[in-house]
Amino acid sequence: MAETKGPLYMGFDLSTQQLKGIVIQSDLKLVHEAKVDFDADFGSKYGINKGVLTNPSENEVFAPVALWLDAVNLVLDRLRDAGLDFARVKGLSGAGMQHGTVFWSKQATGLLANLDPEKPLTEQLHPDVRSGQGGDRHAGSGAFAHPMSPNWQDASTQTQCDAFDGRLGDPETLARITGSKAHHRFSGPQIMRYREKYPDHYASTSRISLVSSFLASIFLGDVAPIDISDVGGTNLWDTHRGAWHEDLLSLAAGGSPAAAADLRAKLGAVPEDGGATFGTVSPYFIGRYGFPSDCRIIAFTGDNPATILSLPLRASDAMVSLGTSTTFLMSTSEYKPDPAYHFMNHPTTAGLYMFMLCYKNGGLAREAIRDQLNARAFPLAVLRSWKTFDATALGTAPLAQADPDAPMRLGLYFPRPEIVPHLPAGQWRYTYDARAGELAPGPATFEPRDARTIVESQMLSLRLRSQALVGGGNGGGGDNDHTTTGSPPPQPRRVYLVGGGSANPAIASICGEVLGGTDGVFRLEIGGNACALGAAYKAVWGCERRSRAPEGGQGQGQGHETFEELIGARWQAERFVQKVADGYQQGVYEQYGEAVVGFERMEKAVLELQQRQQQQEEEASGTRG
Ligand SMILES: Nc1ncnc2c1ncn2[C@@H]1O[C@H](COP(=O)(O)OP(=O)(O)O)[C@@H](O)[C@H]1O
Ligand SMILES: O=C(CO)[C@@H](O)[C@H](O)COP(=O)(O)O
Repeated sequence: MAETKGPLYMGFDLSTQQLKGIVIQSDLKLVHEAKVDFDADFGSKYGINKGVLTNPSENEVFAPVALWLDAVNLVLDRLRDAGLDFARVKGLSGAGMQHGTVFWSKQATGLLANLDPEKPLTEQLHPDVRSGQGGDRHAGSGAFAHPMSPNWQDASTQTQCDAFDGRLGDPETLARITGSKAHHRFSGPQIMRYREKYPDHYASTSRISLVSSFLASIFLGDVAPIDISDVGGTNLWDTHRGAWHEDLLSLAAGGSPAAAADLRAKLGAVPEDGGATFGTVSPYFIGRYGFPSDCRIIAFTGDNPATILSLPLRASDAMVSLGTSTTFLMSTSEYKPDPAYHFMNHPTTAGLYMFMLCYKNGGLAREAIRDQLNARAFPLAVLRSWKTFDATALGTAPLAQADPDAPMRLGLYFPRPEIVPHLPAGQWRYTYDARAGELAPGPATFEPRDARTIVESQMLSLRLRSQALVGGGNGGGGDNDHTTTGSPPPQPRRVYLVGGGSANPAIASICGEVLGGTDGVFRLEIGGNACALGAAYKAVWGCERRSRAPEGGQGQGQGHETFEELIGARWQAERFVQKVADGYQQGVYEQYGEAVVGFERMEKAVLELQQRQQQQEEEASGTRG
């Protein structure tokens, strides 16, 4: 039962396709939730599709910042309509999709501090909104030197990434120092390209926020600092030194020490404490919605860091976030960076890190197969139901094998260019005979269709790339020869599913078969809102944690009760999570271990094919020239 008195805490999640807001009590019980769906609510105003605008000729993907301002007003309106008493909200935090940047103009701080509660945010902060279609959609106005935020799906920065990877010698060194090799979507290469493409906009940019610190800034009424975990998605932060990396700043800023200093000032200082209070809520929200004047703004973080805060993860647990992107997340004390994946500071706890794998082709790639299956089964209707997809996935045997010795069916499904493996958009189908060790391309189509294969493909990639951390490898012997010891092979203890796709029972079942999980596969009761929930927990922790030492002087929250202590004591596993599928199944897990070997070979084969095609095209254009 919701209480009628006592403090409430809010958490927001500003992701690719939605802004979600949730409200909880001190005891972590959910009171309200609301969301704004960007396409459904603002699609025609901004001309967006799945939350973004694109410029395919330059591989650009970006989103209008004004859309998010409209969404902030609308999500709060919806929470008010749902009965939220804003006067009880004592603290709020939030999360933003990672890597995206917002470029504030020189007027920004004045405008943010003097908002009129009678008027919507967009009218005051971005008065000159242009739709996706008309006018110069890249002209700045009001608080923004540039009205678009590069999206994490953007792939326009190959030249800048080459420069970043080369700057410290090689991708391995960049990964060791910043937690990741250079990636198209990371803020450093993106800022570099922005400066080169829009030098006037860059010159008139006073501050640069990440999506998370942008949202915090709106609630604070001032430009808020970038978060200690989210900063790991920039390729500009030296993780061990806990400081901006001067040489990388200089690269992004254009060379001179003065330019690097200017970029450092634009980005601002990064507080070490993820539970820091940045101040109290802006008068705009007090006047318009009735927030109390002592409502505290706690550091906002990235959507993936916030997601790992939605439950007390143990070192051997893994999370799979099935949002627009697919991510695999673990909390670990080991810092083992590698160009294939990402390490970032843990959002609340010094000495811990977040390990992450990220795929662009997650939810939207599965939707494309769902739509093909629906169109085939119901040619006269446009259906968004997952029924046919699920029935096909569950009606197909693991790896589509008629018997354990038959060839395995494997595929790659990339409607957008992928991050790992680094491949352009495309679809590839193979068969792999594990007994003979033979991999063969084709056929052109699979029958039954690809529902199981796409989910297996995504899960096999997670298993392949997480095995060094999880400790499990292919089931085919060596260290994994558990058959002689009788104990299950190394694998996660629990796999937690979150994000929109976590509602899908077929995906959960295949996930357990491929990734295992000695305890099974679990889902948060509000798994679709895990990220916003993690942010709300952060608000509770930031506001209610007890001090262990006098304020000041401590590092990442070290002078306080830790996040794990406070949330762990209030967490009720039996109320908040449910088991949705079996994990480790002897025989099946080992069979997928064989498939991992074929899967890795398939990726290599496709990469080589791609390189050969590229070479031939270059030679052909050289001959023509
Ligand atoms: N029942 C379902 N089965 C499979 N996928 C689903 C289901 N419901 C929602 N989704 C997927 O969830 C995605 C949105 O997830 P969400 O975590 O809300 O996204 P984001 O935070 O990236 O905006 C959609 O792209 C959709 O493919
Ligand atoms: O780029 C990444 C992580 O590196 C993505 O995970 C984004 O953070 C967007 O996430 P969703 O919209 O799928 O939540």
